[in-house]
Amino acid sequence: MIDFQGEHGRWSIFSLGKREVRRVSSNWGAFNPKPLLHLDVPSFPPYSMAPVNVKKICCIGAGYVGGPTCAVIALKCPHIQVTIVDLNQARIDAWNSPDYALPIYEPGLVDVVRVARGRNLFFSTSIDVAVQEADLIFVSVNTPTKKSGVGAGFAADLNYVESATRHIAAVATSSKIVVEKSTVPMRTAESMRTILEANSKPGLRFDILSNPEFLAEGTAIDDLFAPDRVLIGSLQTPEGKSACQSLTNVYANWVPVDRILTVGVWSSELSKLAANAMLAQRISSINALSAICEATGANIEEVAHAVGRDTRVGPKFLRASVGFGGSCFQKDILNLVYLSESLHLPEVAAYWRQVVTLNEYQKRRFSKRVVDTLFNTITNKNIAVLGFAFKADTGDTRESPAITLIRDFLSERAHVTVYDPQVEVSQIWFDLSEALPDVPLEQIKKQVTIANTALSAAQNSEAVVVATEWKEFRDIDWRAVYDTMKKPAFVFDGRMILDRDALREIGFEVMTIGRGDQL
Ligand SMILES: NC(=O)c1ccc[n+]([C@@H]2O[C@H](COP(=O)([O-])OP(=O)(O)OC[C@H]3O[C@@H](n4cnc5c(N)ncnc54)[C@H](O)[C@@H]3O)[C@@H](O)[C@H]2O)c1
Ligand SMILES: O=c1ccn([C@@H]2O[C@H](COP(=O)(O)OP(=O)(O)O[C@H]3O[C@H](CO)[C@@H](O)[C@H](O)[C@H]3O)[C@@H](O)[C@H]2O)c(=O)[nH]1
Repeated sequence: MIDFQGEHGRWSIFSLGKREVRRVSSNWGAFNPKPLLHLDVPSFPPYSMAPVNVKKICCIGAGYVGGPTCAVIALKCPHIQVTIVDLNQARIDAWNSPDYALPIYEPGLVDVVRVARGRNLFFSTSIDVAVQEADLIFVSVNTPTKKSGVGAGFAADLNYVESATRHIAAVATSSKIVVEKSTVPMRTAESMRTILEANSKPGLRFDILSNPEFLAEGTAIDDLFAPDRVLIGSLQTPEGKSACQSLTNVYANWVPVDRILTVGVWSSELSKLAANAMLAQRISSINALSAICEATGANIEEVAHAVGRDTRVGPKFLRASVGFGGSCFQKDILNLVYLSESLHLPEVAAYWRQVVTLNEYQKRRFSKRVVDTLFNTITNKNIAVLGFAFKADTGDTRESPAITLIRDFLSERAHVTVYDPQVEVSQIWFDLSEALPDVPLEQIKKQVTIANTALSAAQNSEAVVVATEWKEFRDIDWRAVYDTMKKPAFVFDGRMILDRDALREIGFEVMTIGRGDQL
């Protein structure tokens, strides 16, 4: 072992089969000791530097990412056998259903599965076999925010990643490239490698790559067909670079090589958190401005358009809304906050935390506007909520702003009728029970009705609230809606999708996010 004092602390070089540099004490405090870089020395067991010609892929996790991502790999790479495995039998059964009643709704996904399933795409709960046969394994399991213990409310729960990694170690009979597809905290690749090396059969080697996924739900298939970029992070060793080349070769079947970015593994892990944090930050920025617009008479759409025309800013992701939802933004920002705090960077942590705080404020501000407008009380009033998914073109409800709004309306003792074209009824009851843990489901069911159409949801209501930007809400027969409602009939457009002037002509009182009431 060699010791030396560097700019950020004392460093030691160990020999651990591979040569690694570890910081054993540092000016950064808690974030040690972790291997920081690997030096170019031969490792055990001996390894061919030629990239592996990937013939069989296993994907652990058949969810919103594993399913579409690996289905598209199978479609685009007919010479590769792809098996997507999951512990959840019902989910796998749905992927295999003869009538293609897939477990997730995603435009274009059925067409991909129709072509590839049974050809070179398989869904299975036989995890051991799929792992054993694969040259390359994607770990695409969930990484939710921890609910209890150290870091509760901020840190990612790595239990599922660790279980999947231990499973690979326990059953693998040949060397593997293991790819972190899940969004994970920095340095998870190192933990995975340690677990794999400590628990696998002798003589096997595991190269860990980071390959975060950037697809957005609702446009997943388009995003996968033509990604802005594919990011692959690897150790900068010959073995790491060779593994990186193997995965690059898979994507190169349909992604132009100049869109495949290869970087260090830690940069890759951080880039995923950074991308989501910066996207969410834009939404919180525009939502903060929407509050100013509502108070002053400026129009947030005009402001966003004017600002977005500056090519340095760009027009995308500047749509004011009732708040962002989805399983990723909040979780990944909180993860970044936790990382910053662990690194003793409180100002950095506070900066990113504010993006989430503003989002909470935006949802609260919207439900308060509903109550204030309906003459300061909604007790016993009927509110129709159109949309329950966190965005259009998905049935996913994770962190959906609609849940927060409905919870607020119920706490004001309103009656709520919900309609969403894709979300399962059972999911709505599940989410509301979770949002109101102290209220028995029977009680919730007395206050909430689930409707089959937007028109029937609106019937006899005082107000219609648009919570999700489903296109069909634009095309409703709003005159028919008006006729069924109590008067004055209010519409609260939380997604800026409705034609205010046309609705006002019908007789509605219309409130739009980012617009003053009278303007
Ligand atoms: N949803 C998105 O749009 C999106 C986009 C990019 C990245 N991500 C990231 O991808 C990861 C997966 O997200 P998701 O939305 O697909 O989650 P998901 O909950 O839809 O799917 C995860 C699946 O993994 C399975 N699983 C968990 N542990 C397992 C194990 N040990 N063995 C086999 N199966 C196991 C679960 O049963 C579940 O079906 C997360 O880290 C997420 O942050 C998600
Ligand atoms: O201008 C905008 C854009 C989006 N949203 C809302 O933001 C949330 C997230 O939308 P979006 O990013 O389109 O969907 P996700 O599926 O959550 O995708 C994000 O999270 C994924 C998971 O990490 C990443 O892979 C994607 O790149 C990233 O866009 C939704 O509630 C949207 O309604 C707005 O309010 N205004």
